[in-house]
Amino acid sequence: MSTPQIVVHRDKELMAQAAAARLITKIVDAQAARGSASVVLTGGRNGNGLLAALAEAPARDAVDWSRLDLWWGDERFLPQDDPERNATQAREALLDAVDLDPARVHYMPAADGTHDDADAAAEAYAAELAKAARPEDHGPVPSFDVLLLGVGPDTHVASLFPEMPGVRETERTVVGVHGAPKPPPTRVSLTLPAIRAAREVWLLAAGEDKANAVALALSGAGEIQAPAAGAYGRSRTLWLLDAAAAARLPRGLYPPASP
Ligand SMILES: O=C(O)[C@H](O)[C@@H](O)[C@H](O)[C@H](O)COP(=O)(O)O
Repeated sequence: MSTPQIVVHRDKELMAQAAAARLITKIVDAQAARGSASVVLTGGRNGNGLLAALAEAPARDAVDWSRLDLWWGDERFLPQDDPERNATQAREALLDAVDLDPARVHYMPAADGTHDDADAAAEAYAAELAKAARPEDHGPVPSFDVLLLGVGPDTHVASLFPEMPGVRETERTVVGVHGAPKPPPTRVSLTLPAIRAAREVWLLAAGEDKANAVALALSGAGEIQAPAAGAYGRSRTLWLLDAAAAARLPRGLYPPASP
């Protein structure tokens, strides 16, 4: 478990641009060291904001997009190409504009009849992750280089909501989610054990409606009550915030250079 590091940016636009720059560097470094890189994407405004900023960044051409594996932390269980699917939104924000290898883009299954329900879809995704894991990895998922997570106002991450069965899962790597408080109610999500297989976990939160959630998750709350508190990477856990989301953090928790 890595101790969270906190970086606070002036506003959400700067946060997205700085996170995009950071991600470009991380991918380039991983590709230089290991030949390829793997990133887990998240849904929501902040995750998509980062992807849109990345699409605008001139340094994006430093990435070899054909040697990047993309996975998803969660998905809304809706038909293929539904505008509310996280995958559709990621494609619009960035993926359609770069030269990815389709075999390396690991979409979570859609509600298109191939899988009976979200639980079957979760099982299929768990099998795909297990197939990609290598013996040196820490369990049945690959050691993702960076796993991105948006933080909800209730401290949810991916589709793991406070007190619900998903956040209590200790064995399976992917679960079907039913009755989610954030629409749509049916989703597929990585679990905390799968999230914690990542080398680095980056949590993104912007806006005053996130201030309580950020303060709660970083002040020692348990992961069942505050799922974001249980999201950490093996070598690094990074909270990327704007000033509004950081407003209720105890001042001693982040560096003096921050606003
Ligand atoms: O499917 C989703 O909606 C998510 O993946 C979800 O976990 C999201 O990341 C948070 O709710 C934060 O969303 P915002 O960045 O829009 O606040």
